[in-house]
Amino acid sequence: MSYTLLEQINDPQDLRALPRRSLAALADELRAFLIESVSRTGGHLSAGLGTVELTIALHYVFNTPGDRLVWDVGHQSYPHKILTGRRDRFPTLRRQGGLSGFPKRDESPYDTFGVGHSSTSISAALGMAVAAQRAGIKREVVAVIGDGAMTAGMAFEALNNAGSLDADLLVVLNDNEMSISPNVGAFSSYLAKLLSSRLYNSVRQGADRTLKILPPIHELARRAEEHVKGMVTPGTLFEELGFTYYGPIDGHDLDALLATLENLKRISGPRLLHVITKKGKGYAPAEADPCVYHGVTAFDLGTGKMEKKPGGAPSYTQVFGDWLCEMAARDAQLVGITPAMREGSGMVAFSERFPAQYFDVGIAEQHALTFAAGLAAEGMRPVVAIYSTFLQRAYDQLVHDIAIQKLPVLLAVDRAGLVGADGATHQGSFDFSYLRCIPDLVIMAPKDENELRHMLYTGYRHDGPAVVRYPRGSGHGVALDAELRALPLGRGEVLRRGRETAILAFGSRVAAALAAGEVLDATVVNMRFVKPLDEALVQEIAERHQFLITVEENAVAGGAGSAVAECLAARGCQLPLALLGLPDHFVEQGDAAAQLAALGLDRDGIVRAAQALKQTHSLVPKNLAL
Ligand SMILES: Cc1ncc(C[n+]2csc(CCOP(=O)(O)OP(=O)(O)O)c2C)c(N)n1
Ligand SMILES: CC(=O)[C@@H](O)[C@H](O)COP(=O)(O)O
Ligand SMILES: [Mg+2]
Repeated sequence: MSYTLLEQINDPQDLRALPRRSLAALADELRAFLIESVSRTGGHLSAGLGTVELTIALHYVFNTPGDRLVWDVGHQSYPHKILTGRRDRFPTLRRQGGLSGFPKRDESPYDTFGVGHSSTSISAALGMAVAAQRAGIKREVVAVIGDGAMTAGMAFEALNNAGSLDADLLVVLNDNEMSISPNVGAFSSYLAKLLSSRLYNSVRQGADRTLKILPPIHELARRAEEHVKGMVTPGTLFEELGFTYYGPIDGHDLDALLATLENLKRISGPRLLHVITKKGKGYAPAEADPCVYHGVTAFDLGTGKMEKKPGGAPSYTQVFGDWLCEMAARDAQLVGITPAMREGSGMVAFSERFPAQYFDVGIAEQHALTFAAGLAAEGMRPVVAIYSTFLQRAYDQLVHDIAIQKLPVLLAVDRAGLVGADGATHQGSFDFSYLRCIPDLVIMAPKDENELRHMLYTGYRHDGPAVVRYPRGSGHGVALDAELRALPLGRGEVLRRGRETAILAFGSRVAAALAAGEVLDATVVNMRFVKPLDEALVQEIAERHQFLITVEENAVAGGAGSAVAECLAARGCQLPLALLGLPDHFVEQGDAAAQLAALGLDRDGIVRAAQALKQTHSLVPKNLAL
């Protein structure tokens, strides 16, 4: 396909110079470019296909970047990136040093707010609107939020605040009835009711008439009158929150979008425009299965077939999903909870086989944990599957609702460590650090997928809160024991006895440590538990070796190695110590294996660190050694 129009757009100014009649053709080109480009690089596809017309209309009507456009999550922002001067960089999408998969403030002035996690857009946009008001600047601030992202408490907190502040804020609710999988919950049903209402039908049938002939002020007056008369219009929920509600309108109808946005631009105060879009729009395989095409690897344009991931070993995620089914079959008290990540967390089979024990609570990590706490308080055995990065959202719920009450909730923390293409917003870099300070929490990290099963079982049987954290991607292809067994709490295992140097390894770094141990003839320990830490083993190892190294796929700051250092200090053990882990800066997107190597966390990096430690301390007089 040729991109005659698209190639003229290097900035939204160029877009705004186009005649309206060209915009539909531009939308076709933009969509085709998006599909072609993502078919080569992989990335988030179906959400962006649904926002093509909306993106064009927003940049056409609003004077971006002076007017602020704030995307929620940001996985739907590829059309926005293409139209804002980054088309040529699409071959680098989500690669090391390339274009980010999410809006990023340092990438473009059009990316007004950095995202990756959901449901932040209304809060951020409200902040911007209030700041503009205070500074006496007249600007439009527009938040674009999906129906999935709207299920989060944070979105409602922002609506609640915005409605009372009377700020000039436009919220565009992009409703495609999908989160990653079909959207869930009562709010989603409410939106579906709006969609099937007479209002939508009449607006659809007479979009031009309604929106072009009626000046906005009349439309507003009509709504105010309805409101006063108590006529229950479906927009009332938003109106009760202080927003003027418009819609629903067809988010692929450029004429309707442009006319409506122009009208809304002339009105002040909090406004909400409800647009209906189709996730995957314009690419048949993605329309047929928007969930599969939510995030894709490279694929064949003609067939839609995705490239197979290399390696035959099952992923940790799959092993977790299978374990969950196995336990649920044994124990009717088990409930599995996901905050809107059924596919990513390996819970599809569980949801189908055990629907009565399965809960998708929406994008609501905080609620997921407190909901689990309530279930546990009544004797159920909840398992919450959650990504490390999204657990950050629910910290107080973990401390206040689960840990203090010692409730038996098992957290299966996936995507712990580096995740690759999603970059800094999604790295699971911090969970050891933020978890290990919580009293009584049991924290485990498996060396392989077989140990994952035993750890999950151990955590499930433990009469208190427990966490098992494991990485994104494939396991090692080891055989899985048929029998599940509970591991002794707080006990590590010595995998290899060597001389001089000992490596205490945690979770995903055990294999690299073992390989380094072979090169160095070092002792290697699979520590298994970050909490309770095997302090006796740490002391014994410290006493028998001259050099100690810890290695983990977590920030060094406050991580598992820090726990070892604290233990050594408390027990009066002094020996040269190197803590290997993630650095004190945000790790951007890239190939996770390459990044681990670059950060010195693969075999060679550990060998180098051991040699450097020895070198440094052989140069220091013994009484000054650390
Ligand atoms: C806090 C948080 N939890 C989970 C996710 C994972 N996630 C990314 S997109 C998405 C679905 C978003 O649905 P919606 O807002 O409706 O956008 P759509 O993809 O339908 O356009 C989810 C659950 C996330 N990014 N942030
Ligand atoms: C945008 C978002 O948050 C998710 O789509 C995320 O990218 C999924 O990551 P995984 O591919 O690791 O499941
Ligand atoms: Mg959606």
